[in-house]
Amino acid sequence: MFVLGLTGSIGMGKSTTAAMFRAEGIKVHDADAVVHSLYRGAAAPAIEAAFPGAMRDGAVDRSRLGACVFDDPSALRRLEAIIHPMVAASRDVFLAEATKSGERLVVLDVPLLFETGIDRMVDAVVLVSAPETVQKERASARPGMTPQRLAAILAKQIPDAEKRARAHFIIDTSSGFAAAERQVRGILRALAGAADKAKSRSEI
Ligand SMILES: CC(C)(COP(=O)(O)OP(=O)(O)OC[C@H]1O[C@@H](n2cnc3c(N)ncnc32)[C@H](O)[C@@H]1O)[C@@H](O)C(=O)NCCC(=O)NCCS
Ligand SMILES: Nc1ncnc2c1ncn2[C@@H]1O[C@H](COP(=O)(O)OP(=O)(O)OP(=O)(O)O)[C@@H](O)[C@H]1O
Repeated sequence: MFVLGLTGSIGMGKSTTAAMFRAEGIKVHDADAVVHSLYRGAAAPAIEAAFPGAMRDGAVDRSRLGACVFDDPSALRRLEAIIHPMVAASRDVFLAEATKSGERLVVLDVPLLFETGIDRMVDAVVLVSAPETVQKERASARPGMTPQRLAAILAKQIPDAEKRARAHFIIDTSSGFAAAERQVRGILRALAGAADKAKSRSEI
């Protein structure tokens, strides 16, 4: 099974691109979606203990939690220490099930793929990217985003230029949805042969 990592910094269009892989029939493990569901269940007690005030109505309130961690590096590290192992466990289950069901290629959608070293565990990396002006415009449109918050988040992510240098494929999302869909299909065509030959991913 060929394991394709999908990543991109804030506002680059990663979630939209992941949906395009899904539309092509590819199974996608979405790290953000796993985090969100953990916050509604399994991770809630640990978050409540570590970040009092980050809960609302029994579930983690992400905007409150974001306010606790994005300006405080040690708090973010404590949050990552709780959440990342749980996401890794979910990814292991996904990969085991996909191997069992005979998938030839799967996608791991991981916002912090390079930052967490997961790029070393996948067969190839697709970076979703756009010019900085487009990224900033999109990210600033997110509810609750301020220039200070955006600067703090960007400072925690590897610069896009370095990600570009390390990725195997780059999807530019600044030329519209149809252009990105064409790039997704192009990557899948390019990898069709490789997917047949890919080694077993049992070591992930
Ligand atoms: C702090 C949280 C609750 C804020 O949630 P919210 O829905 O408001 O924002 P979202 O998750 O979309 O993040 C906004 C941007 O910040 C970036 N970001 C998120 N977590 C981190 C992090 N640990 N380090 C650097 N950048 C991060 C994302 O890549 C994204 O581009 C959330 O980001 C979170 O739980 N982060 C810790 C878990 C984590 O590392 N997730 C990344 C994937 S495993
Ligand atoms: N190919 C594209 N063409 C035009 N607009 C796009 C394209 N891809 C994404 N966008 C737009 O960019 C914005 C951000 O997209 P998306 O939510 O997919 O980004 P993301 O990288 O997952 O963001 P974040 O890290 O902030 O959660 C959305 O408004 C989306 O419609």
